[in-house]
Amino acid sequence: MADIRLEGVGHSYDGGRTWAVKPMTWTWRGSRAYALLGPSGCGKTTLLNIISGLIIPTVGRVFFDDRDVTGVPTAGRNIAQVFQFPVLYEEMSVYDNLAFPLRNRKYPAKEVDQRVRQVARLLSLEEHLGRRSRRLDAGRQQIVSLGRGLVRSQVAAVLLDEPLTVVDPALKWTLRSKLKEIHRDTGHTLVYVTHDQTEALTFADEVVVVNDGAIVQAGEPAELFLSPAHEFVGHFIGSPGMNMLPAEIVAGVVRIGPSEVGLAAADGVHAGRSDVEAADGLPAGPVRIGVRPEFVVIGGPRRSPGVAATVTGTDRMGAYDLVHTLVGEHPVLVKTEAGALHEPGSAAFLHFPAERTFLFRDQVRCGSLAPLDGRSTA
Ligand SMILES: Nc1ncnc2c1ncn2[C@@H]1O[C@H](COP(=O)(O)OP(=O)(O)OP(=O)(O)O)[C@@H](O)[C@H]1O
Repeated sequence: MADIRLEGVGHSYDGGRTWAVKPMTWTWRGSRAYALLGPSGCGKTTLLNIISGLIIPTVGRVFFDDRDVTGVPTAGRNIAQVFQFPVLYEEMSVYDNLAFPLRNRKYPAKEVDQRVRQVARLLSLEEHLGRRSRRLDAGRQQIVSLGRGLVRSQVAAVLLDEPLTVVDPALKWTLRSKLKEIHRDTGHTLVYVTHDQTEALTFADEVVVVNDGAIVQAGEPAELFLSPAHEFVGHFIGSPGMNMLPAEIVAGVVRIGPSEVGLAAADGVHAGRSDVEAADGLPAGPVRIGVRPEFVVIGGPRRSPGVAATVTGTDRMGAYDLVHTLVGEHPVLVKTEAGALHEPGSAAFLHFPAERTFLFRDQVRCGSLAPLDGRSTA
């Protein structure tokens, strides 16, 4: 299982006018399961094809461990790939389809049989092993394709491009956990492309978020949710995404209009430092506050610090309520327990907990909120 290193790798389909993948340096570490997550058109497939060798990048070098594979075609990279739609020999049995990648690489017959049966068991394909592939429905064919991608134990990496698109939603959950199980068993380096955050967050050790041809943040699912480094991650991860509000830093204090909501702490400044130190390093001026609906505290009576808001409505979601409010003209969503009473038109007061509220400039996180002079913001 190789470390896959991209050094200054970028790709343009139009001779350098625009970049589908902006030049980047990045390492996929051996034996980890990565999800490559981002909206349609952000460059995920291009990045995957650069790793597999289907695309030679316009700039930069690709290394598998210390081997420079930039000019090496896919066949020479020892990669397994699974695409969005089934790629199978339709006239072959499921067994032979699964065995094909192993026989092709001259695995001993005993190992072929052992691996095929192991993968078939994990993917619940045992009863279909003798059937011709074309007799299976599209979802089941895709599971066989998945099996073909996972059957070899010795591969540099397994690359999966939206592999569960054609699979029945109810089966997706099962397959994701199977995939995790197979990954634990084989220790493959997995890169799994998806635009579905649930898929990414439930499957991967590490989620790599891509927007507009660039990696904006990578981390464990909880880290992306709790500590977004970029506004895009705030929006894209979470349901609904992070609230963003324009604010101003004045003499180290974060204000929304006339309301003081906390001190501005530069990133990397943590509890334990004095407020004066915390306020250092973030210049005065406009800033955007980011806070997830899960962490906004909504209360009736005014408490300080915080900001006044007007309730505009409530969505009853069953397990929880989503309260819609306006701070001035800016919408702020608050996730509350089910059944809370917030009448449309009523005045509310919003509190932003210091440790869960972040500050952004030019979309990139520059700091977070710190408590105001010992007064709690939660
Ligand atoms: N063969 C190509 N020729 C020209 N432009 C391309 C080609 N393939 C992709 N692009 C463009 O490059 C950008 C990145 O596309 P890419 O397919 O890598 O994104 P993606 O994140 O995988 O999207 P999707 O989820 O829709 O597949 C897009 O703007 C796309 O239109």
